[in-house]
Amino acid sequence: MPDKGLKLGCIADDFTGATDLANNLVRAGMRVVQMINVPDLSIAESVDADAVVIALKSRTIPAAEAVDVSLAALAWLRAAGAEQIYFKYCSTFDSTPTGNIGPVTEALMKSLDTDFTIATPAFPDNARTVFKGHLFVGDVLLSDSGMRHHPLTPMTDANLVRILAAQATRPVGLIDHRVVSQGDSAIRARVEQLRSEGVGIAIVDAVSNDDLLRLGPALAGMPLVTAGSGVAIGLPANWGIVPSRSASALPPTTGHQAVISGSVSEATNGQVSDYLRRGLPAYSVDPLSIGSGQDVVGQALEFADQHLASGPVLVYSTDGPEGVRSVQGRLGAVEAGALVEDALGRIARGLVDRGVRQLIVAGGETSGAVIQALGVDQLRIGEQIDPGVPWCAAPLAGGETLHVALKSGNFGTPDFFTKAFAVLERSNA
Ligand SMILES: Nc1ncnc2c1ncn2[C@@H]1O[C@H](COP(=O)(O)OP(=O)(O)OP(=O)(O)O)[C@@H](O)[C@H]1O
Ligand SMILES: O=C(O)[C@@H](O)C(=O)CO
Repeated sequence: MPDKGLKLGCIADDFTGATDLANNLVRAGMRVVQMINVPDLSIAESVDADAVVIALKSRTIPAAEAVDVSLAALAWLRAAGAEQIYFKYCSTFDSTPTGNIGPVTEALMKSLDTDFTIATPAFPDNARTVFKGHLFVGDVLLSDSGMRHHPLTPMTDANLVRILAAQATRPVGLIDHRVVSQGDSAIRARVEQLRSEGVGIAIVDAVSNDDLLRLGPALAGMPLVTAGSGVAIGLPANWGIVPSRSASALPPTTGHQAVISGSVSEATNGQVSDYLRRGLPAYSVDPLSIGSGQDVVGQALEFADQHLASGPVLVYSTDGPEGVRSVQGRLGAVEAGALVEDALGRIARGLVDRGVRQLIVAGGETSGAVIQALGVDQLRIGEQIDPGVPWCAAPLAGGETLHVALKSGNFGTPDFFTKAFAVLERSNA
């Protein structure tokens, strides 16, 4: 029987990524608490969970700021007694040549006084696989995927060793599939070899969940693990924890349904199109109208007022690469992102004030903005809708519950927005 103390302390660089990681840990049987931003130190000792995931919004901020906030999260997790630290980034390794994955990893290593860690965004359940150090998204290299058009972190190279080496000061090596396929002791031996050669961070190949389950035991006792959410499936067993369905039960649902989409990813574009094809009510947020000072928030809420009583309402700024490029050319990429995030955050607040209690948010940065605008500080993880996206429960003032699903841009099937509400309804039954 595993003891009650905190085992895994996780730092996630965005909010959808945090729920993705928490989802995999819950499905592997861990009792997980997800915190939004670094909580007050005074509650660190009273936390009762196997894992805590601290959700940051540090993926695209300047590297020095990402390091500071990640170190603050680390300090909290150590005060809470975490035995192992997990730094979670995107399964598409979203970052720029100046960071933030490398600088944050090295700052955590220094603070934990460790000279070695691994790095792998592999998440086979969502078709992210790593082979010979190269990241594939579905059947294509990362650099040929929609990620090459990402508005903030365009990924134009698929060689993870090269990408990480550009961001880190320590040498970066590779634990390739031949080693991983031999299991625990071969992986440990390769770690020792790389270490003796002065390598500080090793990219790890993984093309299947079996690879990740073989990797898990080799990571027992490693002070710091850095990865997408996939590696999480192999860690709980290191503490004798086994899968259990009761870990994901949520309170019954109430209230109206809405979807807010600020994601501009390929998958989200498909999901918005699917929703529109069904003829369901949708309000399109135009970034240029926000930029010119129009009351877009008020107009979106007026539209919602007319439709909420009869079913879900979608509010979206989602657009294809050309539309996004054109907006960015007029407003600036960072400025456009900030304007849209602020508007969608205020719309979310207005929707909840109007009785929305089941809310889907699409996009990592967008989810960060919405969750912060709603003042949510903790999430409980419920049933999985699609790999990487669970329903969550957030306590609202007055004892009510908001059911919220934070969908990463590239996750989910085309019918995600309608399917998600059906999953929630089923879980009520
Ligand atoms: N029409 C638009 N034009 C320009 N920028 C937009 C538009 N719509 C949304 N944005 C901005 O683009 C960014 C999208 O990032 P977000 O992380 O929310 O989604 P994503 O990148 O598609 O998904 P993820 O990061 O989860 O993979 C946000 O800053 C958002 O405000
Ligand atoms: O790993 C992923 O792809 C997601 O959890 C994510 O981080 C999206 O922002």
